[in-house]
Parts: sequence; C-alpha cells; structure tokens
Amino acid sequence: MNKLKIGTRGSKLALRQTEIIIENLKKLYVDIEFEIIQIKTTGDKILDRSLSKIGGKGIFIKEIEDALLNRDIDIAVHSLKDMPAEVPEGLVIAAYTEREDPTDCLISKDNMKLDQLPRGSVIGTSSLRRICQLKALRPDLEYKPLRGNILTRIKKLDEGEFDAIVLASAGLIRLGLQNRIAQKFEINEFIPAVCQGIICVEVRNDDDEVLNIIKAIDNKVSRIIAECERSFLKHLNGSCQIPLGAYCQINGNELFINGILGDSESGSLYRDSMRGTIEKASELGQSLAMSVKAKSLE
Ligand SMILES: NCc1[nH]cc(CCC(=O)O)c1CC(=O)O
Repeated sequence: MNKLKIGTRGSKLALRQTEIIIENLKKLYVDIEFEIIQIKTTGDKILDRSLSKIGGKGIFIKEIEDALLNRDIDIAVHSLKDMPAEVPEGLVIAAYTEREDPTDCLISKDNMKLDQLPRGSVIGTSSLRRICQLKALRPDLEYKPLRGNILTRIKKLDEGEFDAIVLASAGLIRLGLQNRIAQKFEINEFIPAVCQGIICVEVRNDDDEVLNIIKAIDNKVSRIIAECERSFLKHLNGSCQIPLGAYCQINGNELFINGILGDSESGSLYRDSMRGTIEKASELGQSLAMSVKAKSLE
C-alpha cells in the first residue's frame, strides 16, 4: 500500500477530522501517501430543513459509504455520532479515536450563560435532544431551527439571528474556536449525543491490507464506549427523529452509562443509568434502552 484514498465530507470540521486521522497514521506509517476525496452528502445538500424532518438515517454518511463500496475510496472518516447504529453489509468500523471533550456548549451574545439569558431569548438548534434538555432548564426561552456547518451557525449567531446557539464542544475545539464557548454543560445533567466527540474510520470488511493498517490506530477505550452507547442507540431504533442521548464512562474494568429518552410532544425526559463491567458493554447499553423505553410508556 503506497497510497490511501480517504473519503470525507467537505466541511471544515470534516477536513480537520480527516487531518487528525492522517496525523495518527503518519506516526506509524512513514511511507504511505494520502489523497483526500471530498464527497457531498444529502445532509450537506438539504440545508433548509431540520434533520428530524428530512428523516432517514445516515444522511451525512450514505454517499461516502457508497464510494467505499464502489472502491472509489479506501477508507472513510466520519463523526461517529452521525453514524446509524447498523453498519451496512460489507463495511466495518476499523478504528475509533480517543474521545475529544464530549460536552455540549452554549455560544451566545455577550458570552451569557444559559441562566443569564433574558426571558424570551431566541436559541438556535435543530436537535430534538438539545431542545428537550434545554426546555427542561429554560422553558421560557424560544427555540428556533438552525442548520448548516459550524462556521455557518456561528455566523448566524453573530449576525443577530439568535441570542445563543448550542454546539458540540468537540467541533469547536478541533477548529480552534474554544474561545467562543460561553458555557459547557455539566455532562451528566445535559447528556450528549451517542458517541459525540469520537471520530471513526470505516473500511471494507474484505480489505485485509487496509484493515491491518487502520486497526493500528484504534483506541480500545473508545471502542468499548461505542459498543455500549451504540447498543443503546440501536435498541431505541435511534435516529435524528427521536430525542435521545447517552454518556458512558470507563474506569479500569468498570463501566457506567447514563441515558435519556425524550418525548418531543410533551417535552418529558426519561432517564436511567447502568453500571457493570466492560465485558458487558453492549448488554448494558441494551438494558438502559429497555429501561428508558419502559419509563416512557408508563
Ligand atoms: N451533527 C453534526 C455534527 N457531527 C459531529 C459534530 C461535532 C463533533 C463530534 O461530535 O465529534 C457535529 C456538530 C455539532 O453537533 O455541533
């Protein structure tokens, strides 16, 4: 292998994340060349509707997976939180990165924190998970949809369309924009998206040569976190249409996962947590899914 073709979206964050993967690979393989191939996905093309309204799973992923299956690229780099729970036949996640800061954060006019925003302030976010959790803290604010890549969203805030917006801290940190963060939400009080902050590398599962190269940069802790949180996602049949979030922490052999399921109509939030050993990662994610589901049906 002398050249690796890497498929990615063309947003600044996607390209920075691809650079991170290349940096990790370059530490181990000095002779491999990298070619970056930018691919537009449905999520990049449709910008006037919420993800919850576009519907479907993997709208930032599908076209890149097709390129992988067609052998137009050798590997694909994705934000793991954008990946559906089921990976298509013929593909496999060969590596996860160390998790970047998993919190959600507030970016606001005059750097106001959530509890300093005047009643009626306009918050920009299209995420049902974020809206449910924000409404529980500030039912007196107004919530308006906001789509587009991170720089577009910050621009809309700066132009006065919103008083505050909520983003993943990881994306801002990766783009060197952490100085814009007014407040990071307390992680177990404001549960992140499943696998927020983790980047993954997807490969064809019959491509042994590439698989061997990529497996070398796999982070084993992130792999266990992904197994647990994505099992929670899978058993709730998760997509952008359902407000849900999970946060798994590993301490040695011990695993702790906190999860929420919301009801967009009523705004109710159902939460629970599970504790166990890392060998039971996927069972714990499943039990947690069953528990919050049962609470939501009570
Ligand atoms: N849905 C878009 C998306 N996918 C991953 C991230 C952030 C980076 C990450 O979670 O690793 C973002 C932007 C955001 O939610 O602010």
